[in-house]
Amino acid sequence: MQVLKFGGTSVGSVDSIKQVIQIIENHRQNGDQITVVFSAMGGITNQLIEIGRMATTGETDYMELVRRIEDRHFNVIKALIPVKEQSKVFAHVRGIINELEDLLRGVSLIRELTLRTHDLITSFGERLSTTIITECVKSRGIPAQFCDARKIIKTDAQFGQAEVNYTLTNQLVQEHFAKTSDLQLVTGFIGSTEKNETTTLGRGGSDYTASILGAALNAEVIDIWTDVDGMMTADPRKVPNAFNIPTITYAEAMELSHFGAKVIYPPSLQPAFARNIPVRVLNTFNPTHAGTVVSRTAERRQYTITGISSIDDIALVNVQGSGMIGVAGVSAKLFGVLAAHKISVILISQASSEHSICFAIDPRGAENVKTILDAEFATEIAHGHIDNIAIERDLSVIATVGEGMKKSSGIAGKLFSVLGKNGVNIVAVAQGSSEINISVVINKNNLSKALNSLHNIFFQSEARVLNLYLVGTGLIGKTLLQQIYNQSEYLRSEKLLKVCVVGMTNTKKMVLDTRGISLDGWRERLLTDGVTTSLPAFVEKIKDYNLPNSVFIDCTSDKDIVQFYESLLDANISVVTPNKVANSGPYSEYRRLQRTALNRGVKFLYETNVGAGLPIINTVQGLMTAGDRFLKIEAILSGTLSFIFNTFRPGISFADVVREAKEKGYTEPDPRDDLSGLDVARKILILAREAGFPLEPEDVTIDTLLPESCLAAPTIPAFFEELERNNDYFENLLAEAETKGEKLRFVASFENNKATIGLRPVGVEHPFYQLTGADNIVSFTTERYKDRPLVIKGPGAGAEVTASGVFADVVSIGSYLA
Ligand SMILES: NC(=O)c1ccc[n+]([C@@H]2O[C@H](COP(=O)([O-])OP(=O)(O)OC[C@H]3O[C@@H](n4cnc5c(N)ncnc54)[C@H](O)[C@@H]3O)[C@@H](O)[C@H]2O)c1
Ligand SMILES: N[C@@H](CCO)C(=O)O
Ligand code: NA
Repeated sequence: MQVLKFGGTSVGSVDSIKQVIQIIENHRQNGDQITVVFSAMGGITNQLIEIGRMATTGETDYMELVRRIEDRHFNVIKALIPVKEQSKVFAHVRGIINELEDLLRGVSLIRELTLRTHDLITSFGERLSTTIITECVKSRGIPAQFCDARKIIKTDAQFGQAEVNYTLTNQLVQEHFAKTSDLQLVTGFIGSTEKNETTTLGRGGSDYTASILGAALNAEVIDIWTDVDGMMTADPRKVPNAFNIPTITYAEAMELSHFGAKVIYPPSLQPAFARNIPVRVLNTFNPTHAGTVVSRTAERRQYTITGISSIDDIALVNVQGSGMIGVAGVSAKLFGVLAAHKISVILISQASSEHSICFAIDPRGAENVKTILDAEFATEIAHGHIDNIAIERDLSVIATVGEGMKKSSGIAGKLFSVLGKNGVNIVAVAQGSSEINISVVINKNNLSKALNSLHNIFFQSEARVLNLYLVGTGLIGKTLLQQIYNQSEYLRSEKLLKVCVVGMTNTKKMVLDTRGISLDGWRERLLTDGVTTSLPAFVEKIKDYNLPNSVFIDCTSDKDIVQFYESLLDANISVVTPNKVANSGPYSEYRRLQRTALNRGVKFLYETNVGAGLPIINTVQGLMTAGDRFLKIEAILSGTLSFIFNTFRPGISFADVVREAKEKGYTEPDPRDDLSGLDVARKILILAREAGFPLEPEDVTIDTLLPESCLAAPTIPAFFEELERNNDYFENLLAEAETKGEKLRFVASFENNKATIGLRPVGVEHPFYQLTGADNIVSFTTERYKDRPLVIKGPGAGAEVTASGVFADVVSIGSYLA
């Protein structure tokens, strides 16, 4: 025997009932012996409750609602039963509705609705749906019988939530099924007392009916047909990456549904669990999907965690005081009081200091709980044994559930670490000693971020999502987007990293989309969907979204943007940038950003501040971490100036060479920054700071290579004109060096707390002499690299190498967060 149960959505419309009948027919074709339980058509039970309420208050238009209920059922008859058989069925259903109307008339006369009458009113939903479906099935030539569960399920007289008398029920069920071989179509949710008064079985009522029948008939399986593909690893409305759980244990299903996974209500499946009957959760609208099998043991799984669920809104009650330490009975009294007032406790946590106990409850009852406890513990509070009873609101609880967590270490570590890295503060924690559930209480505004980052980390075969916000779609920004686009498949398959650009802005337009902006059409997207850029609004949105694993990328040379870095880091958003402004201002600001990132456990990365993609900053940081000490730094740090002095020859215009450098993407957005030495000054300053020296910008001495008139040029075109005008000056510099067999190099050095930069002629024996193209070179002399310095050399400017350095920083954050 197999017991099938169809819920409210499965029998909610003509089309879905067709599906249901198809499923029943398939079973019959397979020769399966089945029994089918039905819920009321979706929404009907709530309407019946409303009708009952209206009748008691004397509102007469409840009849209007009754008509609507009748219409809905009549429409099914019209659509699914052959015309010549319809009148008989209409009459039958009309009879049931008449009975309901009589009952409501009585209620409206005496203006009183007892729980008993309430149960009787709500029983009509299942009675109507099952009656009609039985007729539909019969009209297809299947020998079937309507079975009113009130004849076989016997309960006590606790109306609204009746207790089943199993001995009597099992006997009646078995007798009933022994008498007939017709297919039985059974009303869910309802039963009756020994005096034949109608009762209902409470929450999950129809599942309960199926489970009672399954247990009594020793069914091989119970199928709960609903409108989703079984249970999922998380609520898909909150976690888009959630996926189906093929098998789950009773205990896991119980824990998950306690914390809000509402697909099934496991307590109602208890009779099936007790007899070890597997329960399948299947989708009426996708019947070939295997759904979820709930049973005593689940198959071995790939993941240690089975699912994550949450209760979105809870309040935490904290009872605290020195008088609680070592005093037996405080918690007994506390929970005794709560039980006496029927207050359901969602979670309890007590630290072993015994100084405080906290527990989570439904926030709607929080004030009431405080009043009750203040009264009950008035003496303890008056004597100072208990300080106070405090309520904390706007909290959520997340439960991470899985049998695989038992005796397996590292799960809690992973859980806390991922929440920590995403800046999710944990207010309270509870783990049952069954070890299949770790629950954490967090602030409600972090719920989505916490759920998604936990899901991401525990369901490992799925790629970790990195959410990027890009400011600046100029040369470096656009090259970066192209590189991300080209590399995304590799990152996903080889690094389990899904890089998702969720926001971008240039000076004119900005776009934000938490689902991600497609990178093969980002320009069009900015044009069509973009709104006028406002950096403060962009940053606010980023904080608002509060997405896990967020990275802000500044690909501008803007001075104003850096003011946002600190608040972003503070909001647990990592920052990556090739922009040197933040790190080359006052030392105190540089330090503050470093500290904020450190305190928040997020990253502030800027490898491309010096030498573009060359691993210079990382090398300095590595040496510092390992305890080396810097004695001297000598370097060529400008790709632009390298290129210029490697290209400039007598006979060609100096200004043209600068233009070429700009076209090749080596220069700063404003090339005056390169030629004035500002760019190099910033770089040596940053290097010295990284090497542990608290230098200020004014500590860098710049011997400028430009004549005064060039330096004073008010605009970029004017600057180029001045360069043209001063061509002789540059030719002379070159000629002077060449007569001595030297080359011109713009060198930065740092030694004895002093940084200087300037144009230096270097001879053939000097290591910088051989430099070509736009190469950079840095030479570090340290305690450990004293006899021969550590040297890094290579292209130090250009779009591809710079974007690639930014990209590497971004990806390293992905690995860190994973
Ligand atoms: N070119 C290189 O080789 C190289 C190497 C290392 C570092 N960098 C650094 O990379 C950064 C970007 O350089 P680039 O060559 O791409 O410059 P770019 O001028 O081509 O691009 C910068 C873009 O940022 C935009 N922008 C400026 N302020 C903005 C704001 N407030 N909001 C939104 N958008 C804004 C500009 O409109 C421009 O499109 C600079 O800080 C530069 O110093 C460049
Ligand atoms: N304009 C810079 C780019 C690298 O920071 C240079 O020429 O070196
Ligand atoms: Na670098």
